[in-house]
Order: sequence, then structure tokens, then C-alpha cells
Amino acid sequence: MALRTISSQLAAQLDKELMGPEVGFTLEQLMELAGLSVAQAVVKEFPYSETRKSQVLVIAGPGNNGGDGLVCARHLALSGFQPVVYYPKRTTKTPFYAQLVNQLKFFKVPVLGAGDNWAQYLDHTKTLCVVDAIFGFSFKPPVREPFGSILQQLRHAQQNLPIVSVDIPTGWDVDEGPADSDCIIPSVLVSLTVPKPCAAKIDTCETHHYVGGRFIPRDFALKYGFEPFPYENLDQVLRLH
Ligand SMILES: NC(=O)C1=CN([C@@H]2O[C@H](COP(=O)(O)OP(=O)(O)OC[C@H]3O[C@@H](n4cnc5c(N)ncnc54)[C@H](O)[C@@H]3O)[C@@H](O)[C@H]2O)[C@@H](O)CC1
Ligand SMILES: [K+]
Repeated sequence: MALRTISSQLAAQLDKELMGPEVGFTLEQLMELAGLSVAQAVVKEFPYSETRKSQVLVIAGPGNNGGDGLVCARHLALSGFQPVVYYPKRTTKTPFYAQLVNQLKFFKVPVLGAGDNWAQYLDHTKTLCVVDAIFGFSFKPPVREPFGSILQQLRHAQQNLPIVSVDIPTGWDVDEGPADSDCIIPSVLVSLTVPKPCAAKIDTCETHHYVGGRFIPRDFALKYGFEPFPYENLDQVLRLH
């Protein structure tokens, strides 16, 4: 199936309509479904087993992509994984994010901040995968600290430690794809709602591609120029490649 994508501008317009007065989704609702879908992709890619390591490092950025990561960590904890969240730059935009952090504390999920030793969790003998919830479709290069050095460490770790990118592989241009050769190459990409153009630049031998963020009806998808994705039953993700 040819990969249908929509531009980042159209994606932003689609969001605006979803959260507009007629449809009336709240960001919290969309984020909950998005985060759940990423957790489901992790479970499908790395099925939980008593014997195997189950620690997952979730790196959350300052925006809503980071919010997806906080939600994903909670669902991973519910499904028996041992998530650890590194959340160096916390948005104070809305109290909602503080509630997401409270929920993680409620689930006994460690939430590390700037200055904490997060890199210890890049040890692939203990950690199953890293969830890249740093930047999504609002990323504008060049990367500003502390995310530059975080990406550098991820690039180094990715040889042995699979990266699951939420919506956009962090550091990639949302429309053009990898800006230069030292970008991260995720093992899994979970495109939310609909793949953005950068998703066409993944190498399907290296990156398993899922679509998640299941919250639009057929006619709305067609209006935005793409076929609805044939999710099964109540699955929150569908593997495209
Ligand atoms: N709109 C939707 O339908 C949904 C969107 N969601 C998520 O929201 C994401 C978009 O969220 P946002 O628009 O908050 O933006 P992002 O989360 O993509 O990140 C932008 C944030 O990072 C900062 N930033 C941007 N470029 C930077 C750079 N070069 N260096 C350092 N900081 C930089 C910005 O100040 C902003 O705070 C999507 O990718 C998706 O993951 C989901 O939460 C729910 C569904
Ligand atoms: K990301």
C-alpha cells in the first residue's frame, strides 16, 4: 500500500479542527489515545516476558510529543514493564502536565529531571528500548540544548538499544526527513493520526512503521485526502511496514 502522508501544515490544520468547537476533542483526550497507541506498539514489538528485561527509558520533550511519552509510560507500567521517564524540560503551559507527572508518581514510575543521571538507563543489558517522545511535528532545527547532547547519546546507544519514535523521529525535518547523516534511526516509528512526509524517508528494513492515534472517522480522513487505516477490532495501532 503506497504510504499516504499529509504535510505538517495540513496535520496542524487537522488538529485544529479536531480540537475546534464543532468536534470538541480536548488535547488531553487525544494525548491519552496517542500515548496508549505508542504503548501498544511497544508491547507488540517487545512482548513482555517474565524472563526478559522489561525496563523502558521514556525521554519526554517540552511539548505535546513529550506529553504522549508521559502517557505512554503510564500504560507501559500498567502492562508490567518498568518504565523510567527522563523529563529534563517541563512545560508549565498548563497544569495538565503536572498531573501527568503526578500519575506517574502514583504508578511508582521514576521521573528524572535535569541533572539526574539518566544516561545509566541507556544500558542495553538492562533496558529493552527507548521511547523518543522529545519532539514531534513542531520541531524546528537546529536542536537546542539539552536536546542536542541527548540526541548525541541516543545516536551512540542506538546500535544496541532500539529507539521507538513518537510521531516524528526527533531531529528529522518533519517534511524532508533526516537533515543530515548523524540523525537517529528509530527501530520503530509510530506515526500519530496519519504519517507525516518524513515517514516516507524511513528504510523499512531498519524501521517498523505503525500508525496510531486512532480518533478520526472515515469521512474526516477522506476529507483530508487519505484512506482511513484498516485497524483491527479496537486495536489502537496498525503496522504499516
Ligand atoms: N495534534 C494532535 O492530533 C496530537 C498531537 N500530539 C502530539 O503533539 C505533537 C506536537 O506537539 P507540539 O506542537 O507541542 O510540539 P512538539 O512536542 O513537537 O515540540 C515542540 C516543543 O519543542 C520546542 N522546540 C521546537 N524546536 C526545538 C529545537 N530545535 N530545540 C529545542 N526545543 C525545540 C518548542 O518550543 C515546543 O515546546 C505531535 O507530534 C504529537 O506527538 C498528541 O499529543 C495528541 C494528538
Ligand atoms: K519524537
